[in-house]
Amino acid sequence: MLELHNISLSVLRDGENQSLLENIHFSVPSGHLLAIVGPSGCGKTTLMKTIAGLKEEDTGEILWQGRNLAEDGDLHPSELGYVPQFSIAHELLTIEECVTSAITLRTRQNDDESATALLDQTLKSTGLTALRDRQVKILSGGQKRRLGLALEIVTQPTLLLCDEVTSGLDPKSEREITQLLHDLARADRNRIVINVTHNLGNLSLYDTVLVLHEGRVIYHGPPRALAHYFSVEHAEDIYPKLARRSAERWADSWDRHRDAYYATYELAPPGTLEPIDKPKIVSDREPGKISLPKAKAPSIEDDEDSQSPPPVEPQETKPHHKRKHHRHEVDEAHELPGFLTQTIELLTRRWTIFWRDRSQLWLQLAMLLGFPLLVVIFGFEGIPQVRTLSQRADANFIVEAQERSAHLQSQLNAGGLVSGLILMQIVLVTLMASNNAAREIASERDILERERLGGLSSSAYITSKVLFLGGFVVAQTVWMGLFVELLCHGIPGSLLIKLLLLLLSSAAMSAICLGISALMRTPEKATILSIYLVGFQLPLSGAVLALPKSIEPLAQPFIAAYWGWSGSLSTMKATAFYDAVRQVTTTTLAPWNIAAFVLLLHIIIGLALAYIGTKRTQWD
Ligand SMILES: Nc1ncnc2c1ncn2[C@@H]1O[C@H](COP(=O)(O)OP(=O)(O)OP(=O)(O)O)[C@@H](O)[C@H]1O
Repeated sequence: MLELHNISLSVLRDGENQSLLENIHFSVPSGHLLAIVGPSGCGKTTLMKTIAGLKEEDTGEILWQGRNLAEDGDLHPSELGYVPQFSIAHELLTIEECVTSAITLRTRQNDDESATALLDQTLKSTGLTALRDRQVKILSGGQKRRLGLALEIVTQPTLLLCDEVTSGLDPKSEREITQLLHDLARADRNRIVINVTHNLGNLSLYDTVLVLHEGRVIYHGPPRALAHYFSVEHAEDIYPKLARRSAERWADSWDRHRDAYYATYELAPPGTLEPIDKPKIVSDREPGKISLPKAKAPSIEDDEDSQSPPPVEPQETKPHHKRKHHRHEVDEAHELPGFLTQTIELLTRRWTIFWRDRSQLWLQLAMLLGFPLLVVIFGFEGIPQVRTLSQRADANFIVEAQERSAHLQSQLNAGGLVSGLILMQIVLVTLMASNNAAREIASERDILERERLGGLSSSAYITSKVLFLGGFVVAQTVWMGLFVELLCHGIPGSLLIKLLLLLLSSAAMSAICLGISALMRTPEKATILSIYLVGFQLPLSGAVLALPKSIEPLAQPFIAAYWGWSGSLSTMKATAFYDAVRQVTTTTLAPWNIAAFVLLLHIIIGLALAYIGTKRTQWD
C-alpha cells in the first residue's frame, strides 16, 4: 500500500512562497492501477516526483508498505520504476541494446541465459519483440513510450510511476499501453502502477482515478463514480466544471466525502476508517480491483447548497522529518550490480554509440590527422641552429658586433619557432580535449538522471567517462607529439617529458570541460563555456605576449596551456634553445615537474566538479 499523508510542497518564486502541492492525502492498495488526472500545470508531475523522492515535500509523510520513507530511507532503485514524461534513451542504440543495458546496469543476473530470458520476457510484455533491432531514433512516439516502460520493468518494480506514457498517442496505441499498465499492475499482487494522463475518456481500465486541481486532491475513487461525483454526464465534462468553484472549495468538499468513498471502495489502510455502507466484496476478486457499492456514494451536488463549506478541522501536525536519501536495504536478489559491471557496461555502450555516430567519427579523424599537420607546416624545414658566440674577444669591434647580431638573430628565429611549435601543439590538443568532453555529460543528462534513479553509481559513471576520454587523450597527444617531433626533425628538450606535459595538458582540459559538462543544464551552455575556456588559453598563457608581472600569478594557475608550454620549454635548459626562448619571452617559465603537478591538480579539480555535477539532480 502507498499512503500519502498531508503532503505539501511550495517553492519560492519572485520572492513569494508558491504552493505546488497542498495537503495531498490519499492511499492506494497493492495490485492497483491509479490514474492521476487534472488540468495542465495542476501539479501531477510534481506529485509523481515527490513520491519518487526527486522532490522533497515540506510537510507530511509518505508511507510505502507501512514504511515511512522519511525515516526509513527512500525506495530501493529496484523497487521503484519511474517513466518520465519524455522517453529518454540513446538514439543510436537499438531497442534490444537499450533493454540489455538496463538489465546489466540495474539487475544482477546469474548467467547469460537468465539475462537473455529477462530481455525476451521484457520485450514480449511490452510488445517490442518484433522491433528489437530497431534504433531508438526511428521509433514512433508510442514505441518510444513502450521502450521507456521496458527500461523500468526490468527490475520488476513494486512501485511503477509513469508520467504521461499514454499522452499524445492515437486511441489504439493509448488503449494498448493502458492495457499494458493494467496487466503490469495485475502481474504482481504487491505492485502499484500510477499513470498521469490527460484523457478523461479512457479511464475504464484504471482501478481508481485521482483528480488534482491547483495542487489539491479533489477526487479519488473509481472511474465509474467520477461523473457521478462531479454531477456531470461524461467524465470529459469535468474540466469545464472545475472553473465554477475555487480549488480550495473543491478540496474542502472532497475532504468531507473522502472517508465515505475510501470506506466504500476500500482505499484506506485497514482499521483506519469506519466503513460506511460497505460494499460486497467478491472473495476471489483480483488484487487492487474494487467493486461499486449498490448504495450511491455522495456526489458534489450534495454540497451545492452550502455556499461556504464548513472550515476543515485543523489537522494535528506531526514534526516533519527531512527525507533521507539513503536507500532501504533489500534482499540479495534485488541487489544492484557492482561498480566494475556498471563501469564496463557504460564504457562498452559509449564506444558502440561513438562508432555509430559517423559525423563524430569523421570529426575525430579530421582533428587527429589534421591538427598535427597544421603544426608541422611551420617547422617542416627543421629548427634552425642557434649560432654559438665566440668566447674570444675580437679586436675588430665591427666583426664582433656583426657576430653578436647574427647570434641574436639566430636566437630569435630558433626561440620563436620552438616556443611557437610547443604552444601550437598544446593549444590544439586542448582544443580537441574540449571538443571531446564539453557535451559528454550535458548531452545525455536526462538519461543519466533516469539511470541514477535506477541505481547507477556516480563513481562508475565518472570512471567510464575517464576511460572513454582517456583513450582520446592518449591517442591525440601521442600522435601529435611524435608526428611533430618526427617531421620537424626533432624539437629540443626531453621527448618523454614533453609528451607527458602534452598528455597532462589535454587531460586537464578534458577533466575541466567534463566538470563543466556535468554542471551545466544544457549541452549548448557547456559547449560555449568550454570554447571560451580554450579561447582564453592562448592570450593568457603568456606565450604570445607576456602578461604584466602583477597579473601573471593571478591568471597563470588557471591556464593549462601555460603550464604545458612553460614546462616543456624548461626541459631545454641544458641546450642553447633555452636562452633563445628567453630572448623571445619574458614570461616566467615553470620547471617541468611543477608544471606537471599543477596540471595534475587541474585534472583532480575537473573530475571533482564532474562528480559533484553528476550527483546533483537536474530533473527540472
Ligand atoms: N521547480 C519549480 N519551480 C517553480 N515552479 C515549478 C517548479 N516545478 C514546477 N513548477 C510549477 O508547478 C506547477 C505544476 O507543475 P507540474 O509540472 O507538476 O504540472 P503538471 O500538472 O504535470 O502539468 P502538465 O500536465 O502540463 O505536464 C506549474 O505551474 C509549474 O510551473
